[in-house]
Amino acid sequence: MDMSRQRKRTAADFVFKEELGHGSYSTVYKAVDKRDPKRVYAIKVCSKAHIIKERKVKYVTIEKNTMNLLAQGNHPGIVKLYYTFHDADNLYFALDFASGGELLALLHRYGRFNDALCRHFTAQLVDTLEYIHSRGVIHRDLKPENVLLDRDGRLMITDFGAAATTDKTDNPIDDDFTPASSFVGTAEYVSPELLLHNRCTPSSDIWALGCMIYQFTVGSPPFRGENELKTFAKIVELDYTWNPSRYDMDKSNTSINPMIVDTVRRILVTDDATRITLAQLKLLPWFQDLDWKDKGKIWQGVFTMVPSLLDRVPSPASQQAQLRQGPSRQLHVIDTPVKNITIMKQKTKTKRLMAKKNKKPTKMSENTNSIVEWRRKLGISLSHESSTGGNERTPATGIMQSPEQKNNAMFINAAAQRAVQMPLAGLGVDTNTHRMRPRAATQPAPVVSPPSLAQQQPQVSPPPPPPQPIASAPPLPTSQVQTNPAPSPPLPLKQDFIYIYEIPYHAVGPALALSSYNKIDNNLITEIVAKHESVLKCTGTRPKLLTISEAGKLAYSDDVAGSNRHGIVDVSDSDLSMYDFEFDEAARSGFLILEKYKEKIWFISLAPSVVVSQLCGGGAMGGSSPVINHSENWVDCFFRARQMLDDKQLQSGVRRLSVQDGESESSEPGEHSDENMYNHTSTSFVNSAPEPMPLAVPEPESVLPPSVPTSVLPPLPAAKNTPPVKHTPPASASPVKRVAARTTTATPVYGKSSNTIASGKRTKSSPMLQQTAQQQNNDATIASKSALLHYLAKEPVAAPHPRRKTSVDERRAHIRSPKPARRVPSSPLPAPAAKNPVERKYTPPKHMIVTSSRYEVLDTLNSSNQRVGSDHAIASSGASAAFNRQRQRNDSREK
Ligand SMILES: Nc1ncnc2c1ncn2[C@@H]1O[C@H](COP(=O)(O)OP(=O)(O)OP(=O)(O)O)[C@@H](O)[C@H]1O
Repeated sequence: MDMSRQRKRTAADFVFKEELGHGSYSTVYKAVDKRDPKRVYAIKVCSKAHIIKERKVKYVTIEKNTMNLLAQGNHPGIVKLYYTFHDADNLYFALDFASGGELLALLHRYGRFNDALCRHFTAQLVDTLEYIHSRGVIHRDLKPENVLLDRDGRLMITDFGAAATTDKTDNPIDDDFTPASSFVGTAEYVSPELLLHNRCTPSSDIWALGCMIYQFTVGSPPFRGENELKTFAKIVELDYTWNPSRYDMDKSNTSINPMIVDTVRRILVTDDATRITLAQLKLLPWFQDLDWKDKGKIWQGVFTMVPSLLDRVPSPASQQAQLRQGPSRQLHVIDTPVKNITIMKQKTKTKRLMAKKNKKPTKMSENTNSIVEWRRKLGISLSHESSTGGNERTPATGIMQSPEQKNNAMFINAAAQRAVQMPLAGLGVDTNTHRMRPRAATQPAPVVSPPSLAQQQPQVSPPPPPPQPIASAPPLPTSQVQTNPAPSPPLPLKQDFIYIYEIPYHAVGPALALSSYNKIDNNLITEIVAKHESVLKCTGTRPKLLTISEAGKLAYSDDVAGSNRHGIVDVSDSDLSMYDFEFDEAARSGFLILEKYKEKIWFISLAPSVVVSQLCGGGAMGGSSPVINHSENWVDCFFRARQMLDDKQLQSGVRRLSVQDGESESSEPGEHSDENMYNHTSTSFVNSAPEPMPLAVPEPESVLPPSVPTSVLPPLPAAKNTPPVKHTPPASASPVKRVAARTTTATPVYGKSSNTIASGKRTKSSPMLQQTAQQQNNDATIASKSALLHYLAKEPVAAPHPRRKTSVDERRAHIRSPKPARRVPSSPLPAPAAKNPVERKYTPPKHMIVTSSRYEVLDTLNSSNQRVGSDHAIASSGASAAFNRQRQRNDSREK
């Protein structure tokens, strides 16, 4: 046995050539197999750091698993996955090279397809969909962009990143999958059942097929509004027209085959239960001449077709000639060494104009917000317990809560309940003298955390080590985070004396009632302060020692020695919002507000320096100060902690993420009827697939790649603004010599598939090897899935709203009041109450940050109420992003 053939494939085995395109998380390169230059692949390169940062792990995993599953049938209509491998930086998927380019490009070139071409492509799509569905897979994002063409012009469906299985109980694609749990797809092709019932079935793919048939005939999809919401409205209202003026490109042919109209009409049925099935579709008059069993005919490539078919293309003769030549991509010189290729090709003016005209539909995977908003506007119930994949919507907002979030909320709720039930105490040691008067039952008293209640408070964080003074606090190098995973207790990042005042939401009456949650703004803060002024004013309170640790825990201790610690909140909690209201650390004045979504608000103010020095120097601490890291603001420190956690997670995710070397499983000829069917057809599609290499047994260390140095990680911008990442080919891929490369033909000549008997011998690895590889493959998948889950757990269900275009700075500018910032006196208390507290407005915050979850709530509520006013809280897209911006600002200030 040739041992070299068993070695796992690596990027070094391929010569990476030009870029074929790039998607949201990958760049695809043409690549030639060094062992056999006749084998040409399209290799999809996904940067590990990027897919983790952009939370695409799930889609990559689903895509790989689905393609593995579908490759087994060797169906010509599927882009086949041959190998997956990885190195420290990237994942690699070696795929069928679709040299004919995208179907959408062909459609744009010709404006629309004639009846014969339309029918031919439809037949190939029907055949492929039948196969996909027979394997229990729903594509969920079918559209012309996701259909490629091989060298002969046969369709190949690709992009299975949104796929789902019809069988929830035995899901080889995605453990986490719930058929109706997620919004995926592209607005123009999304089905009414997904919009109306959050349900996706195989019939949803048929809906998309109907949209495509219409598009083949007319040139543009049937449902396209000015924005996604209008597109959705058109879809559920079945608002489309066959008006010829929309598609009559050259005025030469305005008639549409009524059989196409009839076919589309039977597909575009709102109720998926009565929508036509694929089996019924095949019996329609439009296909009456077609023998569905004649796979050879169905799978004839359009570039090799009989002239009669091409003659009927409704385009000028020159274009017909062009079509006969095949796609222009085939005419390009393709053997250019990679170093000579300009990777980011600038679009020419004409191309830009064309691109504008042929607007590509936007993918809306993850972009659920428009659907949520659309449903809300239409008054469609949001609370489908069964359709939210176990997620529940919070009653006030309709925003989904994952079970984990719900559990957290319940835990915090319980803590809040306990806190409310505690006897009310005053601030600090002198609880008797400062005990607040009991409140009416309808307006329970705010809870102040006195030392006497210390033991009753839920302990969130373990006691930290003795504080280690930090002279100055430059951001810790990330390497320290990743190279020091030892279980030593996290270091405190900052520690200082504060006064803390804690208000559970439901404890303060109408102003903070959950029903008026959307009113959180300066007025509300003013109101709270006015209401609790007496407590906030209390100067007899003994300060607490507040600590934020590297692990992101915010905790205070009642005694200045730092023992007896009470957890407040975790800064990585996506439900935590931080408001910096007039908080001037240098002057030790004002107060910082933290809010746990719908649970509590904490007012934190700094103890005056004189108090601190008394505490530290005046004997309480025996002269040694537990105060550390004077030079960094609390707010900055929060963000730094959060950033460190993000970085840590990213690092661990990158370390854990891998795809196993190996290739798609291949089945024995005859095992699967489809395969037999296709292998014995007269067409050459079986030969169009390169021969897979035998399954390699992955080396143990390949399961987990070595840790990735921080330098490979991209900067951490807000997801929304992240430009598509460019994945450069691996350095190991040496450029091919021009002379040598010329020996490769422009259109690849493929070997036979391993499933076909070419020379009487079958190249196949032993079942044992396959099993081992498969097992390790599964392990790797599980590892990457747990990484995925880890990240997705924190992902807000609703994605950034499409209308959110302004930067956080712009938004801050927008909310900034014309009034000059009011400085709070240097005491832990706000200024004495004015006679009319309502008039005493606080200036908008300097560093007000609202986490993305809060943003979604506010954004949804504000937009639905049409009340986007200057005094509404404006959010950033996340604390990390805010931190980065803040850091950039600091950097530029320093410069
Ligand atoms: N097998 C292939 N053969 C030839 N070209 C390909 C192949 N796969 C992808 N491409 C090209 O590379 C581009 C990027 O493909 P990729 O699958 O990464 O992203 P996408 O599906 O377009 O985007 P996204 O994954 O964000 O939906 C495609 O638009 C296509 O032009």
